[in-house]
Amino acid sequence: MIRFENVGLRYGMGPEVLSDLTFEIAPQSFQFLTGPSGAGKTSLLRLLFMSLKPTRGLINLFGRDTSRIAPAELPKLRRRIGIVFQDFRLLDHLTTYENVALPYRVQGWDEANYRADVIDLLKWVGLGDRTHVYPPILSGGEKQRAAIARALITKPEVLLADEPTGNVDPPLARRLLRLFLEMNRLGTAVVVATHDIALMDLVDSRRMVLVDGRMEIYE
Ligand SMILES: Nc1ncnc2c1ncn2[C@@H]1O[C@H](COP(=O)(O)OP(=O)(O)OP(=O)(O)O)[C@@H](O)[C@H]1O
Repeated sequence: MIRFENVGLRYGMGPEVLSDLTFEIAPQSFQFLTGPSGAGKTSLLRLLFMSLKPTRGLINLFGRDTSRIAPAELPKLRRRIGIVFQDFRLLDHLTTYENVALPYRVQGWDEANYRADVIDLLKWVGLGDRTHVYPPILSGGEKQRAAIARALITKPEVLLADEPTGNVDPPLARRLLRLFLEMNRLGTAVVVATHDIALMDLVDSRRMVLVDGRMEIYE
């Protein structure tokens, strides 16, 4: 589904922040991406989301060489990927419900076809009573859950989550982890970038560890 071959990344004229990354992400797989602060986790997620281009090597996504994908094709391919950014990126002028429904709205779906799913998912992430609230009023943890719901609503083939439990207490972190595992069980490949060792220890799953820009994989 996703394959990296000898991928390297540098910003501008700086040093390589990622070097010789060769790995695969299989359909329906679950993995953590970890490593010390500054190791390159966010940069790697940005490569996976095609918001950055590698400076060398090959990235194959859904059977396509990403260096040959025209910018006009990117939105359609990105719809197959759900992403939770570290800074949430919710739209402040839309309610929680509208933010989560946004992927459907931009595709022109009729609200009757998704309304119940959005409400159900909001309840699942514990935001059932915050549906009509605007993001500036939400707490950090609530924003995080809204961002997660927005990434999951269209049941993407791949979910990329950058520190998705960074702003929540341990019981809620475990609940969000269960949600990711449930999505994974339903067929979504999941990559969770995290520093949280206690969280990773709850699941016996693959760990991709970045150290000094290189990756070690523990299956
Ligand atoms: N836009 C940028 N321009 C220049 N350097 C950058 C840029 N973004 C990241 N870097 C550098 O790339 C390296 C990797 O950063 P990145 O944010 O990917 O690490 P991270 O593992 O996600 O860190 P953290 O866990 O603290 O979020 C760091 O040295 C960082 O300073």
